[in-house]
Amino acid sequence: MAVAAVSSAYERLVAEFDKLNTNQKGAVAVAGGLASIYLIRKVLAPADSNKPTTLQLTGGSIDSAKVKSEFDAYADSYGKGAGEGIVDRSKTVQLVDVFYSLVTDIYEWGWGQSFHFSPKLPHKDLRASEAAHEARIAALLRLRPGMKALDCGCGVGGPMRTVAAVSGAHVTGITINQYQVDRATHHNAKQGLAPLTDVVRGDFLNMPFKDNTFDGAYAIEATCHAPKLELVYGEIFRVLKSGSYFASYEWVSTSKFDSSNKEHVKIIDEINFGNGLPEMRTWKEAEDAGKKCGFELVMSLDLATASVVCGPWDDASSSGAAGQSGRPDAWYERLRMGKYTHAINHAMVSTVDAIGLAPKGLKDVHHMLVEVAKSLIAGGETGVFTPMHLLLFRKP
Ligand SMILES: C=C(CC[C@@H](C)[C@H]1CC[C@H]2C3=CC[C@H]4[C@H](C)[C@@H](O)CC[C@]4(C)[C@H]3CC[C@]12C)C(C)C
Ligand SMILES: C[S@@+](CC[C@H](N)C(=O)[O-])C[C@H]1O[C@@H](n2cnc3c(N)ncnc32)[C@H](O)[C@@H]1O
Repeated sequence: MAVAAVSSAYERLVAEFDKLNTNQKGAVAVAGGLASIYLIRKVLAPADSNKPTTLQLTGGSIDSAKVKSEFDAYADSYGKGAGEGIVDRSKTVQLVDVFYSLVTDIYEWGWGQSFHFSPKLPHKDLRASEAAHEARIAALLRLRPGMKALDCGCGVGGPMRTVAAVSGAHVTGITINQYQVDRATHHNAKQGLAPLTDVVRGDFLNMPFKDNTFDGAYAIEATCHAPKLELVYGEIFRVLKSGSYFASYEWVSTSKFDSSNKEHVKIIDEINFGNGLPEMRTWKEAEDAGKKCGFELVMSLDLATASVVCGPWDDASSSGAAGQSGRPDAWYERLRMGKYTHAINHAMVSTVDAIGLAPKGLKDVHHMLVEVAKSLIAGGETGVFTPMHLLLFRKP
């Protein structure tokens, strides 16, 4: 039945192709060839050989037979009521560990080794803008060779490699997920940064480091996973030497967020679910949490709206083609531009899942990411959410 349907569709396609003139045939052949090269590279061997291919997508530290049931349990841990987030907050750390086993390969495959957003700098490409966003941290912390820095929630280590490389300081990364420890350690060695880096598995709410160990600490889009911000900020305060700095790019709701607006609440609920967050804090709650732990607040700035450079894309002069805010430098533009790629990716993941070449359930994980991309864009376009509220604290 299926074979008959495919062969009749194929015959119809060949008949249509025959009706084209020579130029049109040439154009179709070139487009078909390019599409095939794209698919073959993505499925079998991407240009960046450090990336997993579609056939290499795994469930991280989770046994492939358990990916579907772990994903279902993850999804069930979120309340259905507005603004509920993770119902049993005592399970947050364990759920976040599961979340990163499920998404780490897909993130590396479809995004890269830095699991964060960045404002796009004028006349710089995405990679250069991403590196600059990471290097800013090294500058804010005043890192120098011989110093020891902590990367709190280090992922697979994209930022730690930039921070170590630009500053010459030694960076220790901590992540709750063993699969990420293995990936980060592998990338560090491959990129020649093993001598300046270390990666440990641990809970940033209870870190395996002595008091007053580090000359600087940072967290890039990571402390949002803590069940309470004070718990992670308090630990960072403990392990920092006095006089040193802690910088964080925080995921928070902005002053535009209105908790009585159902659309705003829906956007934030979806962002929480698709990103393993227990709840969303306001930027003011984040500032206050740091002060409560004993930090001095040195700087508090939403980098999504505080661009230093004002280009010709100011709201007033823009056609709006680059999103509601009209700024092609907005952090969510990379997601918005990628929406067709996401659809192609979904077809590929669904195919390998269906034919048993990827863990069953990976397509559900990918579907969650396709959906959360839309919610993040909505969060950015409405301005109710930012993934880059910079908080710079100093331990007195
Ligand atoms: C800080 C966090 C993660 C931030 C981002 C790195 C990720 C947030 C959403 C992710 C993605 C969404 C869509 C995916 C797409 C459907 C898939 O085909 C390829 C990967 C995506 C682009 C993926 C990549 C990473 C994100 C942008 C959170 C967790 C606190
Ligand atoms: C979105 S990723 C960001 C990774 C990295 N900062 C980057 O920008 O590439 C969030 C990171 O926080 C880590 N994380 C979340 N909760 C944690 C916890 N309780 N203890 C340690 N790490 C945690 C995750 O394992 C993940 O590595």
